[in-house]
Amino acid sequence: MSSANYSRSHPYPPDANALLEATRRHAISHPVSTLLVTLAALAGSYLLALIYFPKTSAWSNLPGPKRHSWWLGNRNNARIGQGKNEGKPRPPLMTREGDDLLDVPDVANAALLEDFESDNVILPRPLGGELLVTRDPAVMNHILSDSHGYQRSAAGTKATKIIVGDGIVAVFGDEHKKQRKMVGPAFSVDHLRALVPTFWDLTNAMVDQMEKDLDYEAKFGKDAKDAVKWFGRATLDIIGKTGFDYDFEAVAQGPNGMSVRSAFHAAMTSTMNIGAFDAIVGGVIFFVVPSLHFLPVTDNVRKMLEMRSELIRTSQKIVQIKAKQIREELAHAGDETFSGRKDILHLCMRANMSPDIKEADRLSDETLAGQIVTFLFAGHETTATTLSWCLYFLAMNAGLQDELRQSIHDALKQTSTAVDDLPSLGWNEINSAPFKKVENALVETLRLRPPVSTTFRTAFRNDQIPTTTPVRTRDGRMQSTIPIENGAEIALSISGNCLDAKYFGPDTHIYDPSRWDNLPAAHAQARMPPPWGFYVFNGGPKSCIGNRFAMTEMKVILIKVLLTWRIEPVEGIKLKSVPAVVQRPAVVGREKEGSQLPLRFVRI
Ligand code: HEM
Repeated sequence: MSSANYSRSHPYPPDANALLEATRRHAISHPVSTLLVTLAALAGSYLLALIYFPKTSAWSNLPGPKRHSWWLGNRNNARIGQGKNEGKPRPPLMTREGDDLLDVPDVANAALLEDFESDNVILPRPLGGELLVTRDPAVMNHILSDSHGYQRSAAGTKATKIIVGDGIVAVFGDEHKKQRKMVGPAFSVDHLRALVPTFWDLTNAMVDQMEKDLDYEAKFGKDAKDAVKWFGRATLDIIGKTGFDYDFEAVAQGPNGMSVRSAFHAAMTSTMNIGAFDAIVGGVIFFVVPSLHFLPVTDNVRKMLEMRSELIRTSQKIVQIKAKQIREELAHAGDETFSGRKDILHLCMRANMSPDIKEADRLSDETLAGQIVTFLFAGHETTATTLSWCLYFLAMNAGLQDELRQSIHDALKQTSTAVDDLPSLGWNEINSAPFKKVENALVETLRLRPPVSTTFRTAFRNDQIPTTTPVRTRDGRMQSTIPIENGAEIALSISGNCLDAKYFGPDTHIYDPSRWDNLPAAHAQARMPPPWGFYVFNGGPKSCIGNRFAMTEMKVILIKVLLTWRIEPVEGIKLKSVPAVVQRPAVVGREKEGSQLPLRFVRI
């Protein structure tokens, strides 16, 4: 076609009416492609508007790093300074044990807060989002005390249900209040007191079995044992027995316990080694189209699915056994339906069946079964990893270990207890002043290795949150509240708070249990969650219901272990802390083997 012909049939500038007419004809003859093109054009325009004309944020004047891109936000890297240290490599934050604390999960946030010399910082997030990162006790208390106004995001709730079950930990607001009312009485001191003999029995069983375990010696030399493996087995047996009157027999390597432990171990190893492709496949299977379970999945995602099925299978088995027990007791025991059983599930069921409970407040069988998965997860992995880290710190600090062991001998004298009669130590003695050093060793471990190092919340209302001290804005003014818009995302940095020298004294990166006897005055003034005064168990109505259970159980195990063995490090290996639901120890270079913490247990 000649250029003259072309310009006759396609006049320039184009005739607007002719163009409209041509578009209309095309739309009628190709409705689907027209619809798709229109939607793409609208989405593109919306995206461009978001990128080039962003909504002014209520947080724009608060301190925080620059946005590098609308797509990616800011890469918060603990090793590169921001704020006052912008662009400079941060020097390693070496602990006395020779680890760089900057490798520990959530310490990037602690470093960010330090760099901006502020307890509240706004972090640009991908796709134009923003995150308030806080370690400020006033802000954290405000958020944690309001379980209606601040909840987990929809995606966070889904992830929680998948991993730790559809129990109390997954719900907020009125539903949470209802469930906490049922579960709460089982965690009263009176009931917990009755569980201590079981803690001792199962700890003694663990020590007997551990003594015979020589598996690790080939790999790590004489007396080497894996703390994670043995504490994981013992705490699973303890939560099984005290939680549901169920014998996992994980310490004795019975089939029930071993299948749960190996499902946990495989799934957590996968979580520790998760790659981008696993994340996409897992995201689709778990969050987008769960019914696609039959499709081929990656190895890591398959192990997560297997763990979930194993936990559901186990909780259903436990509920069936419990329901049978209760039916038999009702048939044979008249009014006394519980035959003196004191496990947590029994007490929840009893509270649930009480005539004082309104029908609308009663929990369904499904909700009760959901609590089992929650207790299995929350109640054993947290304590097992804390005990493992605690022994690691004590192995690396032989002087502190000797002092602690001596303090236990002194406490036994003060409570008139013989070394070979430890089980006579009950709740009152274990939680009394003579054993304060044991408690200090554990809370100091939790401060440096909190199993949950960040808690995320989303605002479900507009708010103004008062800060502990005024925040210096970008334009140099002082502001004493933080504005919150409905939908705002907030990260409560537990590690950031635990590493704050204002509240925990100097050298917060150093393991020093004695700091707990000598905290700065600001610690008490900040009113952090009682009784220990840190956020490791969170705070407010959704704080960890098992905190006193956990501390007493861990004290029992630590006392017994320290009186049985001297703990020494395995030379030539390096440990790191990896996030996989909770912070887990792993051996550098052996991450594919999963969480483990080899130590030498030398018989005293
Ligand atoms: C070192 C030990 C432990 C630590 C550090 C710990 C920490 C926590 C944290 C941070 C939460 C709040 C989670 C959130 O809302 O995002 C929580 C909740 C919870 N924990 Fe623990 N936990 C420990 C041991 C235990 C034990 C031994 C049990 C049970 C026997 C337990 C049962 C629970 C339950 C049921 C909740 C949900 C409470 C609610 O939502 O009302 N935890 N825990």
